[in-house]
This record gives sequence, structure tokens and C-alpha cells, in this order.
Amino acid sequence: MSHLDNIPSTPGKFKSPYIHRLRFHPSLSKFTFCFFLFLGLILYFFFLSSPSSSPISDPSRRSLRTSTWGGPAWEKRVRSSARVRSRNGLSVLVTGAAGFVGTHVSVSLKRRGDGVVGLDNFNDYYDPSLKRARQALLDRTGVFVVDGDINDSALLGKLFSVVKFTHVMHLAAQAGVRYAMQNPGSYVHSNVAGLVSVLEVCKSANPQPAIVWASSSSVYGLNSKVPFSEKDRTDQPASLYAATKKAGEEIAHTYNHIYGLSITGLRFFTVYGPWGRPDMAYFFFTKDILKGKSIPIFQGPDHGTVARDFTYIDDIVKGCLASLDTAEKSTGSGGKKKGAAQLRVFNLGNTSPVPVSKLVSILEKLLKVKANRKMVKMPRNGDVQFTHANISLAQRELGYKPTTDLQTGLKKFVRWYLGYYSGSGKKSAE
Ligand SMILES: O=C(O)[C@H]1O[C@H](OP(=O)(O)OP(=O)(O)OC[C@H]2O[C@@H](n3ccc(=O)[nH]c3=O)[C@H](O)[C@@H]2O)[C@H](O)[C@@H](O)[C@@H]1O
Repeated sequence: MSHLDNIPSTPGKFKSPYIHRLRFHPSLSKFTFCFFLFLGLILYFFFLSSPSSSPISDPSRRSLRTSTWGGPAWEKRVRSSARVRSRNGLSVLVTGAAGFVGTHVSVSLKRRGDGVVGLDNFNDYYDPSLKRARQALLDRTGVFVVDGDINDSALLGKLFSVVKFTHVMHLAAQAGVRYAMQNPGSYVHSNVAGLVSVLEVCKSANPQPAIVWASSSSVYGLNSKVPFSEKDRTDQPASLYAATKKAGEEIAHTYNHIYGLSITGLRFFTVYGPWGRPDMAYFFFTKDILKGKSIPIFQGPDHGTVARDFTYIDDIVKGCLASLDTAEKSTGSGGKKKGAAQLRVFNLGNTSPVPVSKLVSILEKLLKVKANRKMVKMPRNGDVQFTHANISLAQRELGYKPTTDLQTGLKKFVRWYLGYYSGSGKKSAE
């Protein structure tokens, strides 16, 4: 038994012979005390200065891994990736470039001749190997994705000193509605602090870029009037995720008002498609149907249908590019506002909600496997019963017109999924 096991919970009742020895040697006792005090101080300052000091107490630090950036070779890659190859092309910094929407948007911009630099922290919210595979795809297209965090102001400052970005497509975020109950800190870290960090560098840039960023249909929260219009209230979010996106919209207003930043927020409605996110229902339903596992299909009160306005990725990309193309210039420079600037919010949905049970039926047909359905009461963890976008504003201002129905979009997704996960024989959809 170690002598530490003898320490009582009530001080003053200690009867160990060891303490008697200490009493008989006051100088030794003093020395021991000073030694432990010194050791304690060293440990305290060490942990205080270490960037990875508290991975357990602050789970949001998951994404704050140290990254390597800078140096002449790195700057050359950034410059080359940012080179504009078409007349009147844009020079765009895409945050979250190795994410689902980020990858598709980056490829489309690059293909039409815009300059694109990506930024992504490659965190492990879902399988990072999928993000690396998207990065490889981007690399082949000529888009360099910088490995770094949006909260790293020094890195953002450096990027803006190397390239005069005309636009920022800010898609980096902590996504997912239900995960917010497991890791709330990561939502505040990415969707609130991260957004502010991006807006800070944009406001100080000279010239200031125009910003387009990803908000979410989830800001409509518990609203029951459908379809959801941009004019509707957004003050009753059902999840912390939704609350951080709503906070983002208010923060955008502030930076527009004080600094003259041109800002457009896009409320995406359940985006799906090839290279999608494995945490989303259509993706893990596909995996689990193929494995013969049961599929939990949520039901509202009184067996009410749960439905989503599923929106295909190509339609979303068109909406993103149209937002960039119609964004007016920011009016400020070097942190000073020179006049009123554009501030917009658009719904980007499909205007055609589909019940989740119908989504499963489509997958069954495409996969030629019967799903093992399990109807369950919708858990109280952030989900809302239905979403439905009114897109008339986006139609009018952006020329946005979604053209892909769920059946057609899922067919493309399933083709990609089967090719991706069985193609190389190495990957697994875990
Ligand atoms: O529209 C949006 O803004 C949001 O869309 C999705 O959120 P969600 O619509 O909840 O997408 P999924 O998690 O893929 O769920 C799709 C549907 O399946 C249902 N579901 C989900 C999981 C499950 O086990 N069973 C089930 O029936 C959900 O209730 C929902 O109706 C994204 O995950 C969010 O990041 C995004 O912001």
C-alpha cells in the first residue's frame, strides 16, 4: 500500500509514522514543500502555454491542431491556386473547401476560370479520409487547400497578404443538428468564434472582399407556417446548431453595419449528393441498408410525417456561384466604413418536401435491397418535423431555379457511393 492511501478525508486525523518523521525533520519538510510548490508552478505554466493542453475539458479544440503553413514554396502554391484565368474572374478564398459543399463550389469556380484558394482544418467530425480524398480531387483540379483553422488569425492575415481576394466563400462550420448535444463547444468554436475571425480579417483587408456564407434552414426552428420565407421569424431555434447559425446572421448584420462589408447568407435546405457528409441520414441509411442494419425513421407526434426539402448539390452550387456573381463590393477599407453595403439572406431549397420514409423507399429501389425499417419517435435532440423553402427571392435576385428531384439526385449519389466505397477495395464507410 502506498503512503498516499493513508491520507484521510478529514485533515488533522493523520496518524502515519511518515508524518512523524517529517515532524522530526523540519528542514526536510520545508524542502519537500518548496519542491512540490516549484513543480506545481512549472506544470501550471506548461499547461497554460501548451496549445493542446486541455483536449478533454474543451472538446472544441479537436480542430485546433497545429498546422504548417508559410514559406516561399507554400506562398507560391497559394498564388498559383489564386490565379484568375478568365476575364473578370473572381479571386475566392473558400473556407471549408474539403467539406461537401466546399469541394463542389471550389471545383465549379476553378473550372470556369476563377482563382480559388481553399482552407480546411480536416477535423475528425466524420471520417477525415473522405476529406483527404476530396482534397486530392481539388488538387487535380488545380485548387490548393491550405491545412489550417479559421480561428487562426495569423494564418488568415497571411493569406490576405499573399492574395487580394475579391470574395470569400465561407463554408467552414460545425454542421449537424443532433451532434450539438454531444459537443456544444465545437459549434461555438466554429460557427461563432470562427465566423468572427473570418469577418475580422475581411474587415481589415484592403480592399475588403465581399462575403457569401452558409447559414441554414434550421434557423426557422419551430415555425409552423410553410413554406419558410426569409421574412419569417427566426427566433425559436430547436438546436444549438440552429442557434449558432442564427447568431451568425446577427453577427453578419453587425459587420455590415459597422465596417461596410458586403455579406450574403445562404440558408441551405438539407443538401445531398455525391461526396456528401456521412453524418447525414441519406448517407448512413445507404450504408446501413447495404449492411442489413435497421433504419430508424423518425416520426412526429401522433405518427406525424417527418419531411425535408432535400436539395441536390448541383442546384446549391448554382445558387452559391450566383450569390458570388451578384454580390456588390464591400464599401469599407482598412477597417473603416465608407458607405452602406449590401446585406442579403436567401433560402436555397428545392421547394418540394419529401417524407423521410419516401427517401428510404427510393434508396431501397436504387440499391435493390429491402430496408429494415424501424419507426421511432423523433428524439428531442434538435430535429424539426419538416422544412420547406420559399425560393422566390433567390429566384428573383439570383436566377436560382433548382432542377433535380430527389429520385434523380439520389441515383447520382448511389452511383458515386458504390463506386467510391467498393471501387478501390480499401475504403470503408465507417
Ligand atoms: O437544412 C439544414 O440546414 C440542415 O440540413 C441537415 O440537417 P437535417 O435536415 O436534419 O438532415 P439529416 O440529419 O440528414 O436528416 C434528414 C431527415 O432524416 C431524419 N432522420 C435522421 C436520422 C435518423 O436516424 N432518422 C431520421 O429519420 C431527420 O429527422 C430529418 O428529417 C444538415 O445535417 C445540417 O447540417 C443542415 O444545416
